[in-house]
Amino acid sequence: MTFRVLTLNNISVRGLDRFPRDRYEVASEIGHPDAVLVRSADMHEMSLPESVKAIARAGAGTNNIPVGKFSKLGVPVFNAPGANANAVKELVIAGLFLAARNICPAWEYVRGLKGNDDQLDEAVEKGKKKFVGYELPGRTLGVIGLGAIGVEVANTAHALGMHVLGFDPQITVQRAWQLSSGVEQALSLDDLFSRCDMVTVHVPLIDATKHLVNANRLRLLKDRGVILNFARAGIVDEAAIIESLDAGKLSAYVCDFPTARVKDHPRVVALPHLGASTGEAEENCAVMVADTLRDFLENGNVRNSVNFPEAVLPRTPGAARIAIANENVPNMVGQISTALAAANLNIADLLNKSRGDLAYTLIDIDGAVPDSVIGQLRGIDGVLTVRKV
Ligand SMILES: NC(=O)c1ccc[n+]([C@@H]2O[C@H](COP(=O)([O-])OP(=O)(O)OC[C@H]3O[C@@H](n4cnc5c(N)ncnc54)[C@H](O)[C@@H]3O)[C@@H](O)[C@H]2O)c1
Ligand SMILES: O=C(O)CC[C@@H](O)C(=O)O
Repeated sequence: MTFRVLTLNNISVRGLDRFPRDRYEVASEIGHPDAVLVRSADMHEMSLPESVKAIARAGAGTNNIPVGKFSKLGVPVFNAPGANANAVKELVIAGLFLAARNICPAWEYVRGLKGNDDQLDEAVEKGKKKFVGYELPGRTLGVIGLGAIGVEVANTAHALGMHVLGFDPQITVQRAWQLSSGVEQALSLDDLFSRCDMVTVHVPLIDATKHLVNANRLRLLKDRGVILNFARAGIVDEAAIIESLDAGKLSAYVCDFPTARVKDHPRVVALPHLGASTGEAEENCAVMVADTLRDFLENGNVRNSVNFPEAVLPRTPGAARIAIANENVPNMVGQISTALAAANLNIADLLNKSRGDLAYTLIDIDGAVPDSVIGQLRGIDGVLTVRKV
């Protein structure tokens, strides 16, 4: 069997190499794709053929993908958790220094100077007082969102001598273990803003995080504060940022999202969405999602999905496997196993997991499964997809 993978963005070659050429066709134009491999391409208005069984995001954020729509169709969306976290962390730490030492305006000042070396010397010595900065030790950084990136940023800033406050009401046990014990827990977002010189956001863009950085919270920040946003543009209220910069309350906004509103402001440093743009991160993400996708297409296993439950079942030697996605309602497994029993099929192993409105079942069956049985399973009310793998 050959699987067909449609790519919507450039994907690192090392990731693409994970798909064996004899079993996979991978291309940016391909008919009847089994899966879609994407980075930042906006999929919200895209219509995809019914052949698509999975979406794989070679990165962290999935706000470019209509995850809810795919959930209703029983299609898993995968991402690459943590695979680009170090790359983003390094750029955020660079952002702290850019802001604290006024590096971008100072650089612009120098590029605007004219004259011979003596004249330049004079202008440099005269002009540099405008760019006096501060050092990071002793300053307080607030880190909102302590996931893969936030934890790395918090730990590194703490190691640089900063006092670090973190806020994440849904922090996982794994991330809590990784977090330096020197990072203090903020009681609320308002508590965090009111105690910080600099604040960096590392949360997904969802309804609850839209304009999380707003005028009210900016007012709480210490004077001459700094906001860093390497998460998504919509997490900050840009009008409030500009107002706060113009009022001199905020001294800099460092971000990865050069929107029309912010990009030309003299106190904004806007980079062209570079957080994950290192060779290492691009490879890590591509390799991780390629492996995840292969395991799903070839074995039905689900790892690193943002909408499906984790479901990994070792294959039973000699058994056929079916993978079923269905609505998470009572008696689905009962109806499925009744249909299999009626066809005289014996279940060798079974795994059933649920997450929110979705449930997913992997069943290993002794012997072959006739197509007629697959058809019957598809006919059960609430079943979304059935696949022989
Ligand atoms: N600039 C870039 O190139 C780049 C690269 C990678 C990720 N990102 C962005 O950064 C985001 C975070 O990435 P990650 O890998 O750390 O993801 P992650 O899923 O590991 O961490 C996100 C964390 O945010 C927390 N969170 C969610 N809502 C929150 C809220 N209201 N308040 C506080 N915490 C909240 C979650 O509990 C989680 O711990 C991504 O969703 C993406 O949008 C940008
Ligand atoms: O693919 C990219 O370059 C950006 C990815 C980044 O925004 C992410 O959410 O992982």
